[in-house]
Amino acid sequence: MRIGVLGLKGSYSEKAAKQWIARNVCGDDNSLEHCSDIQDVFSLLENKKCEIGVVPLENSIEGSVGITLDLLLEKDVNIIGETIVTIEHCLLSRGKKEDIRVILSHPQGLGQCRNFLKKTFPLAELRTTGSTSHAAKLATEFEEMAAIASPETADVYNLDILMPNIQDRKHNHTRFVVITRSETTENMIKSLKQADPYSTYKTSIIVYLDRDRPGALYSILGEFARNNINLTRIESRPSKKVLGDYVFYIDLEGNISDDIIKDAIYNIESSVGMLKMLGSYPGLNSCCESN
Ligand SMILES: O=C(O)C(=O)C[C@]1(C(=O)O)C=C[C@@H](O)C=C1
Repeated sequence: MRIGVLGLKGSYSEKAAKQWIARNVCGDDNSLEHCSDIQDVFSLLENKKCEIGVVPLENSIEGSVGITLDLLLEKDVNIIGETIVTIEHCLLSRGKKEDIRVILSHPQGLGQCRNFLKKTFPLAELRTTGSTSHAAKLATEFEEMAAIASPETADVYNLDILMPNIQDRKHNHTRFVVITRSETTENMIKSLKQADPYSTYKTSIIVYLDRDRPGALYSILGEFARNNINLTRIESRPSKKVLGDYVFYIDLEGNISDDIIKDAIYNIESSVGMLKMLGSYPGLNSCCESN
């Protein structure tokens, strides 16, 4: 199976993909297709150059990865799994700490270390890269450059770890989702290892109200509350139509094959402008349950 992942060797997305594959994919005939940015992972899927993609969705410090949310809405994909990676950002360089003038990382990496950077390198130029591993690769070129990336990338790119664990919060976790083209989802799920019979399922949907009216969101949330369905995440994201117009990303506990979930989503769908079903998949309950 070909798996599209963000970043080069050593990226956190690569780590997430390896974690998920080990637990869920049968056989060992798998290859990672490294992509320079998140859009490329979705493009690889769309062009049938890979069977699944692994992309970052949200981080415990910096919040959601906007481009992933947007592409989950725009592209014809389903979510078939998720995995959580513990993030341990390090400052990597060939040079000395006192000589660092430019610091590179993925926007999430820079954001998760915002206070550290302000305090320790107030004059450094910050540059964004497509992934933390790309930052590490670029940092090999100049001694005054440093990258914010995983400790593993220090070995991959022969960089020194100038400072370990630099993120602004000790506990730092990123949730990744595993995506497939929608027409292959059913077969892909059948090809996976049998899910843990005790695992709780999660269902992810995207809802667009199309016309705002008092109580509109309340009526959606009420449908879940009345049926005792627990929401694990709800997030608004600009619809990109007009300022103040939003789509809502909702994760809930349960499987669409459960009648209660199916009926609730059916009732909501009849009262909103758009409802996109992203998928039902074995869910992870907390950052301590990474797989
Ligand atoms: O750049 C990487 O290594 C990634 O996998 C991307 C990413 C992200 O987009 O959130 C993943 C984990 C961290 O939060 C930092 C960067």
